[in-house]
Amino acid sequence: MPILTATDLVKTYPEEERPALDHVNLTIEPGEFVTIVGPSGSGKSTLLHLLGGVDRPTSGQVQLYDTDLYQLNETQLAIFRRRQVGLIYQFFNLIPSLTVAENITLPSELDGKPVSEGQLALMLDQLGLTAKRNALPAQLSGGQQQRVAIGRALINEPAIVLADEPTGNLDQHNSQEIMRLLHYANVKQGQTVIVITHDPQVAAQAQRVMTMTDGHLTEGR
Ligand SMILES: Nc1ncnc2c1ncn2[C@@H]1O[C@H](COP(=O)(O)OP(=O)(O)OP(=O)(O)O)[C@@H](O)[C@H]1O
Repeated sequence: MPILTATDLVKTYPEEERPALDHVNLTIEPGEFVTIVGPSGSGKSTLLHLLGGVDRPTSGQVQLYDTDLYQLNETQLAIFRRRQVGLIYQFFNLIPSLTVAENITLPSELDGKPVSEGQLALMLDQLGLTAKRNALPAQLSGGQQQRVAIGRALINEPAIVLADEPTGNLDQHNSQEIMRLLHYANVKQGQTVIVITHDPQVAAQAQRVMTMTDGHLTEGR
């Protein structure tokens, strides 16, 4: 059974003439590692947001297993996002006044599921951030900040991990490290990972590549 199914997904933003997504259909099996490539403005981020319950489509459906996301009310959708989806962005989106450890554990705390010290220590170790646990984001390099964002996305063990240009702001060495962490989540933890990227090297590391062009999604590159 697919983990994620998008059916006839259309998104037209207010004031925009053409739909950003034009009848997109997509099926993703549990444990897949998928990259989405395509020109700027083709609708990649819009698709990722709709797959993650971040925005609502104009029409069409997104299902996670048998939950129809957009039949949920706002409160149910917020709970769904916190528990099932790990989101990673190009510009990290960390909270500047919180430490590394606090940024990582915040989503779980908000969900009323405190993270144990052992769980946090293991995550910090995997991220190579043990020595930085009390540092603030401004005291970290870009690569370290993105590792914190990955920790925050993964600590809840979400079923799906959605990353929008996670290496877009990083050099090659740091990009490789971020991809290693995403592959680890995929292979070792069985999480389904979808990554938007402009980087051909990143795209080449996925089992499956899809291309977005003018709101249409096609298999392959
Ligand atoms: N909040 C919004 N309001 C209005 N139009 C939007 C909004 N977000 C995106 N768009 C428009 O929808 C289209 C698709 O945008 P989207 O950000 O999904 O593309 P993308 O492929 O992710 O681009 P990039 O690679 O530059 O991030 C574009 O024409 C964009 O201008």
